[in-house]
Amino acid sequence: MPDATLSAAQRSALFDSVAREPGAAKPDPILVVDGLSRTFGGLRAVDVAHLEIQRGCITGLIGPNGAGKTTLFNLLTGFDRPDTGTWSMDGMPLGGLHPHQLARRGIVRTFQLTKALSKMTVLDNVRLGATDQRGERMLGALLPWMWHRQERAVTERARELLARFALDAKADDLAGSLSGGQRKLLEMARALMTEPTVVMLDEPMAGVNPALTQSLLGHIKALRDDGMTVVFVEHDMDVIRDISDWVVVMAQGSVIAEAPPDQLSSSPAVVDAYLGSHHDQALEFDDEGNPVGATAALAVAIEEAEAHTLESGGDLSEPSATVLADMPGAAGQPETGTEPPTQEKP
Ligand SMILES: Nc1ncnc2c1ncn2[C@@H]1O[C@H](COP(=O)(O)OP(=O)(O)OP(=O)(O)O)[C@@H](O)[C@H]1O
Repeated sequence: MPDATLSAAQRSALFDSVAREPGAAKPDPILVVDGLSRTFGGLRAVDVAHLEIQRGCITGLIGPNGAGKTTLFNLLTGFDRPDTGTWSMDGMPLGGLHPHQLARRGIVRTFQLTKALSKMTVLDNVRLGATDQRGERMLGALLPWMWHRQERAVTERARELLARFALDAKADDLAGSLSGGQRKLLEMARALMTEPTVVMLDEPMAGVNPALTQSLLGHIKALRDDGMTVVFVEHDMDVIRDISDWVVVMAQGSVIAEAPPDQLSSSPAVVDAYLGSHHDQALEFDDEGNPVGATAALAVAIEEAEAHTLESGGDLSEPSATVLADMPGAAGQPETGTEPPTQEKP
């Protein structure tokens, strides 16, 4: 069941004494991960030595494409099996459990690509959350009066959740008729059917119309304000800054940095991770010349690094050799070059 709600001041104070480093101990961790690894062929997709998730807060999980964020989610929620490692919730080991068993213990997740069944009604999709994640109960299935009572309770809860996410007017529509953003809300409603303690959201904002973004952000904050622990994967740094209490950064399978959202820029590892992972990729811009996708994340990382340099009394006339050496498009530059590479938009 959800725990007591923390105020913004309490949440901020909680992290005051937490080290700004990978694997930092938290004052009251709900999830603890140790030695978790997953390899695909020769590729180490996840290799997390130690990670603690603070109870009752929103933890943002960021990292360049292919950093291992979704694979870590898959492992923690029982959708994939690790090669090594353990993880626990409140000291209870969770390894080897299936998704519905984990849901019964209070951990649920949503997916990057929504799993709504388009030929089913919105209401039935939400009702599925109960059977998907709670598991069928043999006794309930055998005794019709118990089954009916359970069905009524499930329908009632599904309707309450649809109202919470302003989807009640669409209860009888087919899920296929919903917009991308509404499908994200539907997924959240479905995940909440089991009254979880920990909610893991994989890119909840991806593909969402800007008009719905604020509403979705509000819903995610509301989960925390109801006492749930939220872990979410996100690429948009504005979203990360807006709603995270703490941020965990992954690159090449490992946690490489942890910090409050406003202190990410002081981590050279973060900037290097974004630059290093994109040095061989084309930069992407929209029609108006604004960076998009990974290029946008890279631009934010560079801006933050520059702001940090200025704040700490440095100047930008001699950019960091590390940054320059890894700069996208810097092919042909000397590895330790001190001349800024010329950036051309495609
Ligand atoms: N089932 C799989 N089989 C083979 N390789 C996989 C599989 N799943 C993930 N990978 C690889 O593992 C690495 C980590 O992938 P993952 O999807 O976890 O990263 P991510 O950080 O979530 O990336 P993105 O931000 O692009 O979603 C990638 O190199 C990916 O290609």
